[in-house]
Amino acid sequence: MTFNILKVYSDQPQLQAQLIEVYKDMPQLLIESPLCRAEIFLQGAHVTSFVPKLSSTLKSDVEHKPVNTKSETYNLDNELLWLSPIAEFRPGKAIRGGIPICWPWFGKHPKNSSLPQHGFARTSDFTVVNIHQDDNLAVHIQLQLTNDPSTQEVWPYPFTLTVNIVLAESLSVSLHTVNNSKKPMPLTQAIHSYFLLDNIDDSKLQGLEGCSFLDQLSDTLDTQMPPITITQEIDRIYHKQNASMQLVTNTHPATKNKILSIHQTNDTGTVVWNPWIKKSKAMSDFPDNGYHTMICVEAANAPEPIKIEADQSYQLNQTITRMD
Ligand SMILES: O=P(O)(O)OC[C@H]1O[C@@H](O)[C@H](O)[C@@H](O)[C@@H]1O
Repeated sequence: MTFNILKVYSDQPQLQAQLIEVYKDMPQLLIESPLCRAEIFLQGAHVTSFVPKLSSTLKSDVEHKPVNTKSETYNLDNELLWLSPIAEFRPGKAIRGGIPICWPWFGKHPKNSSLPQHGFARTSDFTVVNIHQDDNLAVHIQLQLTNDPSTQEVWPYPFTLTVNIVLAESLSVSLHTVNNSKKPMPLTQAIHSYFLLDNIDDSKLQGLEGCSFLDQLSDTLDTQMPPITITQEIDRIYHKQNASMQLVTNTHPATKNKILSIHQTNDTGTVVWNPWIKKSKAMSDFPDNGYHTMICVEAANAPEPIKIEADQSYQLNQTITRMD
């Protein structure tokens, strides 16, 4: 095993079923607290399920079920994240759905296209350095990745990447990077969240109106006028800092809206991605009709790199909250 738990929570009885399970050879943290239930793979510090305990009794007819569905005490219809029903859980393969982490580069490597898309963090094993519950019952999890000879070959910087995950009524994911080298470190990165929708035709993303964006499909710049609705493939990077958005699904007047607030800090861009029909079919771990119930809204520092000076750090955050 490539992970250790340095501090566990056995003295915290409010946490009901926290342990490390191994799912298809991949260590996974299952956390159940009075506020929520979550599943996190140590590979990639990858959250694959987040179910807040809501007072709302709203039902949806989504198909997605978390990987580990032992819990009877949570309404799994309240899942916030999309996970591909045909995702592959194989060491070294990025899991399709949930919240992959793109680090230390977003998209293609700037100089060497043979290196893995979206960097190596999402397929690397993280170490659990701390799990604790605070007085408000939020569970704080710190997972860490540091440089080793294999990272040094493709990324010539000593670093400490800590993924801070806070599980409460909201889900918060932060990427905290320390540049332990003696030279400035350029970095592009993203918290690549896949959100579960009832129906893409009935959904909109608000909060990026008036922003310019890079259309990655045509490599052109444009400006967003109305809220974003999706009727075809979309792959854009919106230029906005500290974006605050609302993802509204079930917009039909006869139904009750489901509203997610997405709040980001230290982002310089927000990526919005939906592969639509042709690209869904081309991906082996993505169902043909998967595009219909998902959208990625990603807190990013991309396409322009940020620069972290020697011995300095940087933290990118995305927090998601069900509002209705
Ligand atoms: O298939 P991957 O490597 O997980 O990437 C999925 C998508 O991730 C998005 O962030 C990119 O903007 C898209 O261009 C890309 O297709």
